[in-house]
Amino acid sequence: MALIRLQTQHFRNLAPQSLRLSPSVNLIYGENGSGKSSFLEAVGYLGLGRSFRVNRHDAVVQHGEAALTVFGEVTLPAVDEAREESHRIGYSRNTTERETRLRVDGESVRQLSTVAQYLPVSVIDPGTFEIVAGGPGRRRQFLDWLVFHVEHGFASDWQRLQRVVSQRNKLLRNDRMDESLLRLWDQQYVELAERVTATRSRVFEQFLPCLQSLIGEANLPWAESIGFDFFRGWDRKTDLGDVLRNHRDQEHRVGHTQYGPNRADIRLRLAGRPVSETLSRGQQKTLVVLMKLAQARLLCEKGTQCIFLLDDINAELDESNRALLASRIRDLGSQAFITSIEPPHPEQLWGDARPDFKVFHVEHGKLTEE
Ligand SMILES: Nc1ncnc2c1ncn2[C@@H]1O[C@H](COP(=O)(O)OP(=O)(O)OP(=O)(O)O)[C@@H](O)[C@H]1O
Repeated sequence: MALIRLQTQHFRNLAPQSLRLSPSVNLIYGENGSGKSSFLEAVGYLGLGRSFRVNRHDAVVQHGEAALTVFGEVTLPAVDEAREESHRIGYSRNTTERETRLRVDGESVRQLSTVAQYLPVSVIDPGTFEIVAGGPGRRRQFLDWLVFHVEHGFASDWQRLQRVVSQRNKLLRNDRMDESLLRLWDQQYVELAERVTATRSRVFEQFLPCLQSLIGEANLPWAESIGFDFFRGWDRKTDLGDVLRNHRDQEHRVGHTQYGPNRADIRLRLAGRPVSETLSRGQQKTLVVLMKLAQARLLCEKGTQCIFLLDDINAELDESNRALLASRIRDLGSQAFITSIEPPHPEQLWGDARPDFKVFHVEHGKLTEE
């Protein structure tokens, strides 16, 4: 999978332009504030339907405008006798009317997941390192991104689960809680929670060998002792229905659902402690790089190529981590967008075994191919 053309309108400081991109590596350089991260963010919008930098669309729409548009052309590799497929995907967001429009091949589509499936973008930027250093939410997001791209029914189960949680929470917040109604919602909640959990757990079991083989190949003895466990969000030995019944008063007091898939985590431990307390900052970053690569490897095994967005990795990663990332991305044959302030030196990343690449210089939001 590769994004071969990108067009944006009213996106941050980016000039309206249509760019032909390399299906392999795209190196984007420019001064601070020129628009490098904005360009990656625009690519990310097509794959995530949101910014990977901020929570609100308002910050991303060009100052003084009401709506942003991102349009891309994606190619999917030929399978067996079939010819290479290509799709046109579009995303626009009007922040005044709070309206999102999605298009695939000229047709309107309703679900973001329909668009997102064409572009599995994997971001590595300063915020990514929170996967190890931060709370469970970041690791859930990390796992769910993978589950979404591996198991196509997951998105609808997950959305239904969120709707049921929100109904449950409304009941739990009510002073005069309707116990019989809550029991009905609990039935649906437990059923969906088990389905979502089984899917997550299945994908996690496939992800783990990919991660372990990457750790072995990188020859990192400290990483070999890390324990990786999927925590489903409630006690391992107890049925979720029983947990909910046993904690009815507690959930009513706090006014929201406290047990289930929205509490799931990937627990990373070394010597009995969370790795965020035991590994050095540099080791934590290496671990995140390996986890990101393991996602890509699993997707690759499933016939899907992930697209890497690497924002200013020179500032975040040392030379050995950069080389690890670059060589594995090349071996996977993944498309990558890599930003830097200085003009890029591909030979420093890949030596003589360089993949095909294009270089773009960014000035005042305008990208020029060199
Ligand atoms: N909504 C917006 N409308 C117009 N311009 C914006 C908007 N949001 C941010 N900008 C401006 O866009 C410019 C590009 O920001 P961006 O973060 O993409 O730069 P960058 O090249 O990645 O810089 P750095 O190397 O410092 O990370 C900045 O000057 C910023 O002030």
